Amino acid sequence: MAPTVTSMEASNAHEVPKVASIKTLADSASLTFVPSEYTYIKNPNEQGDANDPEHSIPIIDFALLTSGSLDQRAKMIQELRRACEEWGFFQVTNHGVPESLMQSMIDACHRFFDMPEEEKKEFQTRNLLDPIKCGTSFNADIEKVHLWRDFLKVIAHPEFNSLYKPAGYSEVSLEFSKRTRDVATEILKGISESLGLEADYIAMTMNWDRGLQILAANYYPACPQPDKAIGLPPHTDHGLVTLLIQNEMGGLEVKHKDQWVLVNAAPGAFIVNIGDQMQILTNDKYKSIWHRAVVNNKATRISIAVPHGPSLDTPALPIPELLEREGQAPKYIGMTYEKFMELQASPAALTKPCLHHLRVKHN
Ligand SMILES: O=C(O)CCC(=O)C(=O)O
Ligand SMILES: [Fe+2]
Repeated sequence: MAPTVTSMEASNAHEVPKVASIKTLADSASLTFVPSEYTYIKNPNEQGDANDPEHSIPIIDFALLTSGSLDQRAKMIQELRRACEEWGFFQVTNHGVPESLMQSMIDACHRFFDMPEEEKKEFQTRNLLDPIKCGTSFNADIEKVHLWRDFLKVIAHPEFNSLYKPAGYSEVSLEFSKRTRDVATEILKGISESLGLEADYIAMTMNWDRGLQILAANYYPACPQPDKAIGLPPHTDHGLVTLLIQNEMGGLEVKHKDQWVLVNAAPGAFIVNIGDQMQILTNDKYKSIWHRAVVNNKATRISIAVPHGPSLDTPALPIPELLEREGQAPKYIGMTYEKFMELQASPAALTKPCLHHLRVKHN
């Protein structure tokens, strides 16, 4: 499919958020402290040790999963099950996506964030599912504390969208989104099998062929007081699986056994996590794990999270075969993925995690 390169110059119907980008704020030479609107104090009593092997996310060897012997695949499926049950996070190595492509994607996003604010304005919008959307923080209109990040979100599937600037973004994002989606498709098959289902079960029930894929780039500039700000506060991802890459600066932390553990991924690996739709499908067997992004005072960190979900009109429901096998009642009611995403972006999500709104209430 030929890329649709969109300019939103023509539509000025959307209002532009009032909060300045974090890049503008961080670039102001005089900034030596975190302004009060950005002050976020983390709980200091929950730090895990990323160098402790107990606290290192599992590794899934993609080559063994997809082209190894039957024995090797069976072993990797077991590893995948353990990773999904115990961590909800894992890293995928040997996936065949060239490291140079990942680096080019990060560079292209960096060039986007480096463009003058005037040039980025045309991509600012408040509408959740606009195909291209850039901005700052999370929901600057309703949140109490602003985040130390800017973002660029581009929907790459079921329709590929792209930007006509910066130069090269469109081509590299087309290749990156395709290759990443291929890896996600294989991971989904592996997860299906790890649940004792046919490999294509989840893809079929979730209408994966029309499924949503978003290229969500995060820009976290160096922060003068990293302990007083947050890049992204604790949250879970809305989709089925998210694949993430980052530049050389770490900062992703996952909640594991009540501790925040810094993710140390192998260079070139994808960091993968389970999202809310998967937690619903598996009736809580595979949980979408809380994670956050912390900031540093040394250099800009860029991450590209690529959530993959069902098609927007598909409601996820606990899988009947699993319920029967485990003798369980469904814990969730159905809601289309689109409605779920709207809920996640609404004030309701500030008071209660999104999944709680879908929990079946037992009297
Ligand atoms: O920057 C990171 O490492 C985390 C990004 C993330 O969790 C997200 O975009 O949902
Ligand atoms: Fe996330």
